[in-house]
Amino acid sequence: MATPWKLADHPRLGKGKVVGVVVLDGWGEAPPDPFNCIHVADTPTMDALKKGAPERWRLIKAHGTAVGLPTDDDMGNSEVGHNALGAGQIYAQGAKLVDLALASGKIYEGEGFKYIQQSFETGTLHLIGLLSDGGVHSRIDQLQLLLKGASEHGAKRIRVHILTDGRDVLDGSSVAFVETLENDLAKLREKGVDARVASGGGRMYVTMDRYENDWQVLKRGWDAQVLGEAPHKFQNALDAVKTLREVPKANDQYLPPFVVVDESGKPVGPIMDGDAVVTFNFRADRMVMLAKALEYETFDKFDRVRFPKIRYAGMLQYDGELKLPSHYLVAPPEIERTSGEYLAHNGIRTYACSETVKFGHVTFFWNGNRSGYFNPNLENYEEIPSDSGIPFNEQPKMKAMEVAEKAKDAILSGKYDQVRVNIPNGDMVGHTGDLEATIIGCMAADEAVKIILDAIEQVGGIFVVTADHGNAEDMAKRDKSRKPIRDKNGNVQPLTSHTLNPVPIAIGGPGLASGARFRKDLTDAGLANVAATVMNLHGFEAPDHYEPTLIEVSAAPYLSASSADRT
Ligand SMILES: O=C(O)[C@@H](CO)OP(=O)(O)O
Ligand SMILES: [Mn+2]
Ligand SMILES: [Mn+2]
Repeated sequence: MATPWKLADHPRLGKGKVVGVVVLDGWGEAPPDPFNCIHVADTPTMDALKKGAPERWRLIKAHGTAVGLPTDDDMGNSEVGHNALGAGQIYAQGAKLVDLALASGKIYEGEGFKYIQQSFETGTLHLIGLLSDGGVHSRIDQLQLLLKGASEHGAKRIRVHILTDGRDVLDGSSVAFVETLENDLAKLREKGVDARVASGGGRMYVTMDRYENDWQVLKRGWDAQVLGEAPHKFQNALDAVKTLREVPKANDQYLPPFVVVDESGKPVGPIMDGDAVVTFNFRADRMVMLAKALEYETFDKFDRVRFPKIRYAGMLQYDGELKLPSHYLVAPPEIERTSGEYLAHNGIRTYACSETVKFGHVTFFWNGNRSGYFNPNLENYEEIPSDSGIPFNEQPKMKAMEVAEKAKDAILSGKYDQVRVNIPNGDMVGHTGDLEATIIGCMAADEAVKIILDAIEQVGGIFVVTADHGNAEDMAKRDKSRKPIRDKNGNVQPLTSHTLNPVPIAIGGPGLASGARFRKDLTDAGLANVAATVMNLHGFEAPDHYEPTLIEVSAAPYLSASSADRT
């Protein structure tokens, strides 16, 4: 049956108001504390939303099973967060689907594995991906199972190309992850499989760029992984990571590229004709560029020098619209009937904007990992170029003002019904672990919100301000009693990762019906409840299969309702 796209009218909420949707990336809620940069920063706009209208501000879950991750110990991330915000439904996400496929062994029966398996007899199997247990892009336990399973299914020569993390996990943890991997590879060698690490580098400097911000990042990876060329050469990966970390200010996220060479200085694992390659990250955004370089015959983003004839499969298919890569080991979640698609079918004109590093978040992730427009006549997506080649603590204000100004213009233009942005600072600067810079970033994000809310005020519109997961609200590694852990010099180890914290959501604006407020019954609500809420604010009922709306509309204005509640 064809999808019935027409949405019913909301019985109490009218149409025609501009709805501003602001996603503050990495902006969670945590108790006040010197390591809570959002608390320390001067954020009058966000503070006013919290204090000013208690029935129009609440917290929602942004991690774990509420966003389709395997367990409630999994921190939130942008992919699952924006998927949930845009889709209004909770899908078992990549991490979980890979777990299931590995546990059942189905991964080895699928088309993707059978395809790469054809290279095992004469070629090498290369595994490229992020080496940590962060669970945002990849997980080392999945790599371990895949190594074992691939060797049991015929792989005789395996080369692993590692990307060190320090972003989803603590900086410095790369050494222990490499040790674990080396132990596993040694065990495989005992069983007669020629298995080694062939190259490596830090994720933010080598390979894992996104949204085409900086192709040089990909080139560094390509040179090491495919050509076997890098400025640093070592005889094993553990030496590599230990030595490269000795350089002052070295950081797992930014380790320079290295290749592993034999006694004669020859690289042990460049990617050659006839080989198989698997990118073992399940998350899409930071693998799409590599997938293009490995798969596209015609390619002009950097000089590949050599384009090996390989059989390539992604852990998942990373882009459903581009069908990229064409082979994959696990089918991705089919995120369908997203709010963007519904609203386009119901005539809502949408403008979406962020800077490059988060552009795909409010477009591609929001639309269920789908690139492009649903209806180009109704949608306009605009990207502000991000600074490239610098860590964001050097420019912590990022392009927050530029994004806000674009949103303001779009709101005032009268051309759009929904204006949606992602403001990246809390997250991107939070990942650097630099507290001072993160505080500046949070203030910039708050100012950006003000610009957008002022524009909404001017046109009599409605706003929704929320976030995709926590980050900047907790910047310290803590012990079980939540006390920051100090090293022998008394320094607190910075927490660069996301968190398990809930995020705020606030609604308001002159266009919001006076009786609209958050319901009290949905205490466990999460990001997936936002899509139905936004549909309501556009004057529509949400489809039945969506997670329920967060709001209710009482006949009496909510302020008097709230005073009634108190009596
Ligand atoms: O930078 C990224 O890739 C992740 C952290 O690994 O952050 P986010 O989910 O906020 O994009
Ligand atoms: Mn994010
Ligand atoms: Mn992040």
